[in-house]
Amino acid sequence: MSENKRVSYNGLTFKPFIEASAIAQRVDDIAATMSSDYNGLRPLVICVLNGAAVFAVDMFRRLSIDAEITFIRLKSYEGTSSTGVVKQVVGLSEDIAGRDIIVVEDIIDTGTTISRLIDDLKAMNPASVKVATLLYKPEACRHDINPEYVGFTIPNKFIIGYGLDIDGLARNLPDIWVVDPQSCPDA
Ligand SMILES: O=P(O)(O)OC[C@H]1O[C@H](OP(=O)(O)OP(=O)(O)O)[C@H](O)[C@@H]1O
Ligand code: HPA
Repeated sequence: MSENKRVSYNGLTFKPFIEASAIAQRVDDIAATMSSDYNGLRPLVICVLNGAAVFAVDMFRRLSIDAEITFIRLKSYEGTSSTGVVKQVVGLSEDIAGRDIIVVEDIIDTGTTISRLIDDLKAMNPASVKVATLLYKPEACRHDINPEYVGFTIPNKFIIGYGLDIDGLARNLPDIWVVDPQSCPDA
């Protein structure tokens, strides 16, 4: 991917950040580690829609152990910022008591979504809850969250692609792009 390439959405311009090949390598690494950690446990992977769909399914397909997957839908972002309120749009239908749970997120940013979800899941008495996130912004995170599986630790900049959106767009981009500060100094 040429460093000079740019894409634009909703008046913001984005520059290349993480190439699809580097993402694929990290997804492979995480799936291999997870397969070894959960061998024989038949974990339940919970994918947090919409953003995590691409990462969760890519990773799930690479697991070499028996595992199940299910989906819930949470929403807290509008445009490029968190509303601070996590809305549950679609809930969990499975009984997770006694199960080993792996929550899969595309990104932990302020940490509000994952921290609320972990609390809700723990109240349902699972055997264990761990978190896998493709992207983690420690500088932005306002909660005490220590994800067990992290694809990339990144600075506090708004990004899109590989499942991450700006107002519903750009999720289908194979690479990850970061907002170009020249187009939006605050993002
Ligand atoms: O750490 P936080 O600040 O809570 O941000 C992370 C959350 O934000 C995004 O979801 P969003 O609410 O944008 O919904 P989406 O997954 O449908 O894009 C992302 O998929 C995470 O769930
Ligand atoms: O940087 C981001 N990009 C897209 N969606 C997000 N949701 C939280 N942080 C982000």
